[in-house]
Amino acid sequence: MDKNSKNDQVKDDKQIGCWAKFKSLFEGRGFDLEFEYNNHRTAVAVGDNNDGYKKIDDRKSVEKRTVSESSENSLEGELAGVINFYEQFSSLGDDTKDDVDVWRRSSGVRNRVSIRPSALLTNIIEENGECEDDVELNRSPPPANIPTALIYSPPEPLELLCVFPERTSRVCAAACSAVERAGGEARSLRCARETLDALRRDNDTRVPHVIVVDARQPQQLDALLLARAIRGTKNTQHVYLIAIVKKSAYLKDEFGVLAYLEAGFNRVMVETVNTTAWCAEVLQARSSAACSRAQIAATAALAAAADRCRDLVAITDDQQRILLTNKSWCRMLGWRLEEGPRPIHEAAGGEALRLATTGARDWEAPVTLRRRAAPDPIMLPCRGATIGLTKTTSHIVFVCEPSAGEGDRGRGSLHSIRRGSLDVRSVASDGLRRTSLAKLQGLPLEAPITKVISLLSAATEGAPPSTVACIERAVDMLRTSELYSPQMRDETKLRVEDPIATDLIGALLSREQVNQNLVYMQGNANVLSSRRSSNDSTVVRSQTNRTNIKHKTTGQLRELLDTALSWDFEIFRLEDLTRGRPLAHLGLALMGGRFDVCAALECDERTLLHWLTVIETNYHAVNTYHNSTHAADVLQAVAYFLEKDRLKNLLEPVEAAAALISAAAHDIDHPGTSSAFLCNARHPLAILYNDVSVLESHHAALTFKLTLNDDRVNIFKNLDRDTYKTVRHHVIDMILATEMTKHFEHLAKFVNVFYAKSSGSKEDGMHTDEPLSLDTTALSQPENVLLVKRMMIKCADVSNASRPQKFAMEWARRIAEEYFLQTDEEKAKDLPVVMPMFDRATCSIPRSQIGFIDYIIIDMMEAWAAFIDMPELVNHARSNNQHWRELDEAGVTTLADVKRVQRQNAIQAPPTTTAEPTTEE
Ligand SMILES: Nc1ncnc2c1ncn2[C@@H]1O[C@@H]2COP(=O)(O)O[C@H]2[C@H]1O
Repeated sequence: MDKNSKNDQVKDDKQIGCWAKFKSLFEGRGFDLEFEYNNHRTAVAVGDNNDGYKKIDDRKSVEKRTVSESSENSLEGELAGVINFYEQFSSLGDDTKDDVDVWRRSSGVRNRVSIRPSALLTNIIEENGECEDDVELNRSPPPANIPTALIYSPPEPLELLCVFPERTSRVCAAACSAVERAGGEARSLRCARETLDALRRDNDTRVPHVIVVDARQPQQLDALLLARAIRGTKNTQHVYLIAIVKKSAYLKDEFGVLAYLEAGFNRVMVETVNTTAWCAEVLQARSSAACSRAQIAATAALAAAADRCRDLVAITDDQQRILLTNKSWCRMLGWRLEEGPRPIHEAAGGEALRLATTGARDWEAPVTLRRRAAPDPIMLPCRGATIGLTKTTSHIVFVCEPSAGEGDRGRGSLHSIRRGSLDVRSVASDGLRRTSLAKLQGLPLEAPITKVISLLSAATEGAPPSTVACIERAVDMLRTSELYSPQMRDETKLRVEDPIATDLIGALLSREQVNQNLVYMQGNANVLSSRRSSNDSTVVRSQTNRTNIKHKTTGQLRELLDTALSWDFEIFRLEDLTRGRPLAHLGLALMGGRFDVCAALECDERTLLHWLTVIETNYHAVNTYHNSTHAADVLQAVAYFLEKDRLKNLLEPVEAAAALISAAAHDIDHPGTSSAFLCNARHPLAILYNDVSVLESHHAALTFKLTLNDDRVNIFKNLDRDTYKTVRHHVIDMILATEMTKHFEHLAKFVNVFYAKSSGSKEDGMHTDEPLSLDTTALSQPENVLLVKRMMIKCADVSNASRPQKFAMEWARRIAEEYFLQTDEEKAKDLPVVMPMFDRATCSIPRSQIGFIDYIIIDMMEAWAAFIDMPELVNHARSNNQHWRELDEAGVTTLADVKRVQRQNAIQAPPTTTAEPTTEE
């Protein structure tokens, strides 16, 4: 073959392929086509009428062109007409850049579809992989409308139903005999009622391929009404409906067919008694019916697949109105399946929508979805595609992936929302990226929360809507990563009613405090507290100042220490008697004596004494509250709790030792200001710990640093590696648990584990007037014992509010003084004020205590008191609360007021004698 003829052959092949493609675009769709080729002022429409295919064009300026003489009065003929037209038009050359406008007209609605002849060829070449550089190729071909493998229509005998009021109609007889000749079966009925009854009865078994309705005698049979009724019957979408009209009526009105088409007929046919014509007609009709039946069945299969997948699926039309949503979508967003078309913007937003509406073919980007039952939208990863038979979009598909844990596939948190959009095709070309994503998905990672969410989601299947709504709310809550972060109840109410309580609770619980404050802070570096220094130099100080105490007690001190395990232990008397060294004395009495920590740690008493001394020395005596008396108080509370049966039987000696060590050291080197203050002041500790758990991290780290630094104080030196690791783990965990920003996290975990089965609890599981029913079976699991230990040190840390009144009052005075000093310092150094209400001139101490007890103490003490059987914890808290209320009403406000009340109360207090600790080297 020479070069030219080879080129011609290629061109012919391309054109044949082009026509095939063109044909396939419209094949079997059953609508009228109209073409307009603007450049050449050629306009041609193809429509079926009684005379076969012809051009319908009344525009004077347009060159007329006959489409097809050979076309038959059928869909095939229509396509033949189309192809014929295209043949003529393609002679213009396939490199023309002019678009051909194809007007798709269906049921009277005209939709414009632009086709460029060269693009048709290009598409075919693109599919064959021959052309890679064309700009057109950047837009992937639209995904196939329905995969051909799904469109399976088994050959089946033709079924015809004739509806003719006239029993002896010759037209009906001709149709029936044509069907029999074609090997099919025909039935005839006389009226609309019989027809509809038959269709309803035969619904799933014998729905005919073709129904022919006699429309010639409207007085006897209203064909239009019947067509509408048939289309309203289940499973009749694919039935090919033919209306038989009189030739005279047909020729009278060229647009008369429209009424029939709109009523649901597929075809209007002039009456004929010619059996051959009927035979051709019914065969074509059967082919069309079988084809649309297969397509509808395939669509139903795809919709069923969408309904059963866990992803949220929505399909819109080209106007972005949602046409179809699957069950997951409805369930999660609170939609009803039967809801009519709604704009997608009502439900979705974000990058995915932007891409969808700017013509992307295939994308992967986050979508925000609005839920009807919840105010906050959710953000999910979304994969989408636009579907269209040509470059024009017909549908947009959104597939949104529920967050981690929703599906069975164990996607886990790794499959989180990707920020920004991701071009799927660029990923496909990026083998590495793809592989690593696949690897991540394959990892056997599944958190318990993932399983919980899966179980809950499964429980919504078939559940009543109210239950589904509850479960979905619960799942939404579980999905948040800050599962236990504090949410202040009635916060607005509190804010309005009591700004002091709001200030205090906010400062204690909020992790945002620092960030908020940082906003206000401008260039205030080097504003460290001169009042109380706090940095690593304390290590040096502790070593140089180390003083070993010879435990020489007076009779009074000995007597006092004998009461060390009572809840009204006179801690301030101990402070006086030991001249500010209560921790070493009490520590030695409790840790060295009653709890025999030395035996548990295999160390001698001297090492323990040295350790206590070093620890105590590293508390700041200058602090009014966070000094070694507070440490001794917390140690005493922990010792008291450890004596309770529940804990005595639960903890190993080494665990009890770890608890006492944690209590003694839990606030070591506390600077007397809060972590928020340190962050705002850019303190080296805040820098070191990245503003996260600054003080608690420092307390734990310094405890080990001081302990391990010197063999003479190293109470762990004889422990084997594993025991040391265990003790270290427990001590660190307990000290970190005293961080108040995690207060509700620890409390909620404890309550959920040990009171999970209590009835009548409110939504948050804690604040309830119903008595809590304790369930301690969970204690068999070590991780739950950890919760107990955390709760123990937490309760001990703030136990001052649950002590008898005189102690509670003194502690309240001390902490208020410390808060005021912090505020003074913040103001002096132009730092953000963490608790502005804690101003010594204006703050009401009683009201701060009422807030503290109401919002921090009561819930926690109730949970803990029931657990260790110590009702006095709650009783004291309530009675202190009441006392503060009375003082508030009596006008007690400032520190001076509180001191005055204390003096009045202390008139009968017995005098104290001082202990004489001696030093030895
Ligand atoms: N009686 C009280 N009134 C107000 N705040 C308190 C009281 N007792 C303890 N706190 C606060 O609770 C916190 C518990 O952890 P800290 O010891 O670090 O610091 C403590 C104080 O900030």
